[in-house]
Amino acid sequence: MLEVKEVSKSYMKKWRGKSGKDVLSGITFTLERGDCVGLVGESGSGKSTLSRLLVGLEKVEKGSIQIEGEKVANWIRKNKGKIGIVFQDYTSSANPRFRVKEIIGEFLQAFGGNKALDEKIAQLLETVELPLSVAERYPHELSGGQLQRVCIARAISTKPQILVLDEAVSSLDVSIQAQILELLNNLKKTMNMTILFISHDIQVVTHLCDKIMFLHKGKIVENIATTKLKNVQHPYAKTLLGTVPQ
Ligand SMILES: Nc1ncnc2c1ncn2[C@@H]1O[C@H](COP(=O)(O)OP(=O)(O)OP(=O)(O)O)[C@@H](O)[C@H]1O
Repeated sequence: MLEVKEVSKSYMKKWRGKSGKDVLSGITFTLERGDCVGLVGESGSGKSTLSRLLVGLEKVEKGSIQIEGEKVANWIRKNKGKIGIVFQDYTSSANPRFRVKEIIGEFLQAFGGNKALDEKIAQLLETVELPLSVAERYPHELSGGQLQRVCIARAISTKPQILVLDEAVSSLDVSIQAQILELLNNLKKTMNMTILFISHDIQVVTHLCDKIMFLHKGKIVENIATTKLKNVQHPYAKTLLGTVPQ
């Protein structure tokens, strides 16, 4: 469904005859419908850059990204709301002047009109296991975990075929992380979305994903089923796995 071929990215322009180092280099992988794949890598390895390229927030300059055989930018134009993203920073992802019902309704209104809006919002709140009463609240009246649930509700409101979660649980404390992972696990089973779950935390990734890609210095150095993790070959992947308790 999603095919990434030889994608490289550099932010630096040529300076004094030398071009900048690539942040991403020769990234190649495919995601099939219903796949839940983790992308794990240390800070600065290029994870967010890749997520921005995938959802069309940055232009692909080298290599190609195609969804269902079409260039990603064209596919997104034709399939509005069918690719979603949840960021780590839920506070800046939600407009502080909007009530929860307006935050969740934002994409629904933009891509699907006003029909039965309140009903749909109520359903989404139920899906992300929040009480109806939060609909009238503002972001500052919610806990971090509750606000991230609201951001997830907004991201799934248009029933995306592809959902990118970029460090979506990283700012939450461990018990709330576990609750959100459980929620994502349920959504994965019920919504048949293709999920790319990006994190620096290998333990969190193994909990949710069926396959894991290891990103190291802008390159994918391993792409392996979660059940076969003990067969990883690359030293970076081995080191990372060594940090996980048995
Ligand atoms: N808009 C930009 N302009 C210039 N350099 C950038 C830009 N965005 C990212 N970079 C650089 O690209 C590299 C990769 O950044 P990126 O945010 O993709 O990494 P990451 O793996 O998501 O890191 P983290 O886990 O810390 O968020 C970093 O060296 C960063 O400084």
